[in-house]
Amino acid sequence: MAQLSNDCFVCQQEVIRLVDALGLITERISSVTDSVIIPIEASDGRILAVDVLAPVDLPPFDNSAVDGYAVRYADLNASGESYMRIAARVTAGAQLNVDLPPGSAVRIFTGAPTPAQFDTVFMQEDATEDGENVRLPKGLRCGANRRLAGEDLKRGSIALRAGRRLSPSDIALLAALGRTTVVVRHQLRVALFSTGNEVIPPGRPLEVSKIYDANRFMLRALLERANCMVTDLGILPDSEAAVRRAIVAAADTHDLLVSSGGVSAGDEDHVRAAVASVGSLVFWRVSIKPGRPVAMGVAGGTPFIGLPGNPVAVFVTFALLARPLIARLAGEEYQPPYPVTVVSGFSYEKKAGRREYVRVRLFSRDGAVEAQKHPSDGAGVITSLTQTDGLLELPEHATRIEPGDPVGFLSYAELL
Ligand SMILES: Nc1nc2c(c(=O)[nH]1)N[C@H]1C(S)=C(S)[C@@H](COP(=O)(O)OP(=O)(O)OC[C@H]3O[C@@H](n4cnc5c(N)ncnc54)[C@H](O)[C@@H]3O)O[C@H]1N2
Ligand code: MOO
Repeated sequence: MAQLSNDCFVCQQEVIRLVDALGLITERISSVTDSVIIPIEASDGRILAVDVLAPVDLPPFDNSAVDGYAVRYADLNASGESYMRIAARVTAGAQLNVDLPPGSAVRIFTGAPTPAQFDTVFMQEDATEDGENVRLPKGLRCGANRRLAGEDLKRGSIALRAGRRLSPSDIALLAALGRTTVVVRHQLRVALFSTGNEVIPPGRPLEVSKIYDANRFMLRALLERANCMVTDLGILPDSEAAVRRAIVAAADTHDLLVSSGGVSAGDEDHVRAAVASVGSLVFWRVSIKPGRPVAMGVAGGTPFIGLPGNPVAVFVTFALLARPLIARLAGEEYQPPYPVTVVSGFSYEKKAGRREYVRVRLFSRDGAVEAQKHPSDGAGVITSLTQTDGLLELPEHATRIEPGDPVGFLSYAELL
């Protein structure tokens, strides 16, 4: 389905800030609206299409949080220990339908319903059984170890809001509410291709001046983690016509087109021209490092994002721009991860005006978490990703980082 029109938006000539690129994505992209009902077992990572209301209280009834003895608090001896007759026994899943005389205790187990007015439960470790009686110490507060009906969620309240990307704990909540199915947004269909005359698929003998295609495999995995259905269009040559043909063929049947390579300013970088010839560019070049030449546009009404060729730039631009774009298209309420403050273990200089993402490993030092920069800065060095834990985000205004300075860290796990 088309999300953008091929209007006359004029792509800026200047490099734009990340925040402005994200603003353009929000402004220009709307979500695909179709939804589908699926079993909760298949819902991990899917986007909830409608609010889920709790059809029952959670927990559904007052119950004991421990194995022990339930009592009416008012029956306890306020000045010392209590000695009470064990009048009944109730296990998890059972029901007690007897009248219990004042001053009695009920042997109870975790998850079993607490009888009406039995508002307090002693843990068995604190009690001493004595034949048919139990000795209970003084000092327990009223309501101890009892879980009230609806204390987790009240019947009729919103359990999960539309737009949420479902997680394993959300699935636990759906099941706890008795749901077997859930209404989610349809998965985005994403067409993916690499570009470059030097790029060949792994599995073939490596020829002179060729490299294996790393980006398509990384992007496929990243897209699938973001719950997209990927169509792999393979590797396209450095040819505007070839890229244009692929875009035109895929635009109608996909929600998003993603490529890597061929977006910088060289004579053999044809991707932008191909997009512009069948649609329009929304932005090109963002003041980030790595990833500056990233381009976004619309072709045949379908959004397009052209990531740079260097694999580290692919990773960073996917995390910073493609991921929020996918969220927007998929109707996800997306919150970019908050950087966690750690301590720099190195000195670093950068230009003012651009936002830099530095690959680091974390170490524990003197009770603090210290970030050490990977020795390689190169945006083509794939081991600088595999040997690090995440990215330091250095803001536009920063020009110098010294050892001991507080810095914002984004873990790879959070970014994906
Ligand atoms: N004169 C300029 N040159 C470059 C600029 C610039 O602004 N002016 N920007 C540099 C930056 S920053 C980057 S990033 C790269 C990105 O350029 P492209 O998007 O045009 O990418 P390519 O030139 O096609 O490739 C760059 C690099 O990455 C390798 N590559 C490409 N595809 C793959 C793949 N699928 N798997 C693994 N590696 C891949 C390719 O062989 C190149 O080495 O441009 C700078 N130049
Ligand atoms: O994206 Mo380039 O790789 O910034 O250096």
